[in-house]
Amino acid sequence: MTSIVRQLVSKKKRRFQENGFDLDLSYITRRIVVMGFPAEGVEELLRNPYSEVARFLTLYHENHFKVINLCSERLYDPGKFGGNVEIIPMEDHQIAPLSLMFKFCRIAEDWLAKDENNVIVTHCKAGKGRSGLMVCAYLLYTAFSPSPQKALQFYAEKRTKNGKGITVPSQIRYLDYFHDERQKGRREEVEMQLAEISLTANIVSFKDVNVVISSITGTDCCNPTRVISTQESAFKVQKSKLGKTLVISFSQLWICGDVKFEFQTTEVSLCLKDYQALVFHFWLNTSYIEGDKVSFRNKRELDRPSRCLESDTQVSLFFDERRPKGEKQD
Ligand SMILES: O=P(O)(O)O[C@@H]1[C@@H](OP(=O)(O)O)[C@H](OP(=O)(O)O)[C@H](O)[C@H](OP(=O)(O)O)[C@H]1OP(=O)(O)O
Repeated sequence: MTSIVRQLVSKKKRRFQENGFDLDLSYITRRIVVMGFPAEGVEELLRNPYSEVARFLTLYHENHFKVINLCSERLYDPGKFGGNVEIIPMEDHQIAPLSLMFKFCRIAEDWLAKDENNVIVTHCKAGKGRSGLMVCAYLLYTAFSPSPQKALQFYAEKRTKNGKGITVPSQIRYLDYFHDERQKGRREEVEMQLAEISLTANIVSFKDVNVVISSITGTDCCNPTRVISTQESAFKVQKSKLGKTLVISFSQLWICGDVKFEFQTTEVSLCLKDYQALVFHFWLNTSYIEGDKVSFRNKRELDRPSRCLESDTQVSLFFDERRPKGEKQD
């Protein structure tokens, strides 16, 4: 019965079912393994039991594995896997700054270079999105895959039965950014002045939509620093609605680097308290914005869109100016 529950939780991800094992775990290459979270206690009923993961690693890769935990929300004592555990915290359904993607690749490269029998074992919670982003970056870093598209396809085939590996658009966008930097070198940091956000969506007709913009300072991608909330900074923004279209105008709002845009509506909870419900979000890095407009043409281009959104939802960001980061303005 437990095995059936675990297989349901692992959904369309390929499982390792050999030699008495039944783990949410896949070999992406002979030396790169991706798996679901090594759980203990009650969660063992749903996910990989830590004891089974440890038994697998000892049987197949004793003294030759390095575990990389990408979960910011679930940490465990590295001593459980003999101490050979690296932690690169990422938030569920989110991106990692390019610096962390390169950090993952260097850790993997160093470990695999030490001994031809060494393997990297990467996990997050499900072992699909965050793990996929880092592993696909490594496939590009080593030129195993010639392009982001090929890396995505290879990973999806090895990790899933339905060919849906990385599905969060911003994670795919950051893989393109990573490939660009790997091929052409780091881009100059750019500050951009955000003038307007236009949202055309069914919810605009009957809900007040707010936007929270935050950006990553340093490499802590799990706690981006808030730049502005249109709900709390009403004096700094102007909102106008016409039918299904909401236009938010900003004055003197400069953004830089890895920037997260969260679109929210105010909802009322069962205990009659207001809360901000996330409708969708997306990430951009200003160094990779070409021109003065960024558009999302439909719901599929947004991250974790709410079911309440119609498919023809559109978002556009309009920028006034750009400048190298730190350039003084007279
Ligand atoms: O794509 P989905 O819908 O399977 O989302 C996955 C989640 O399934 P859910 O639908 O929320 O039950 C999944 O949650 P569960 O394992 O199902 O609890 C994870 O959050 C997974 O992210 P990651 O692989 O740990 O980085 C999520 O993967 P990403 O969507 O972040 O790629």
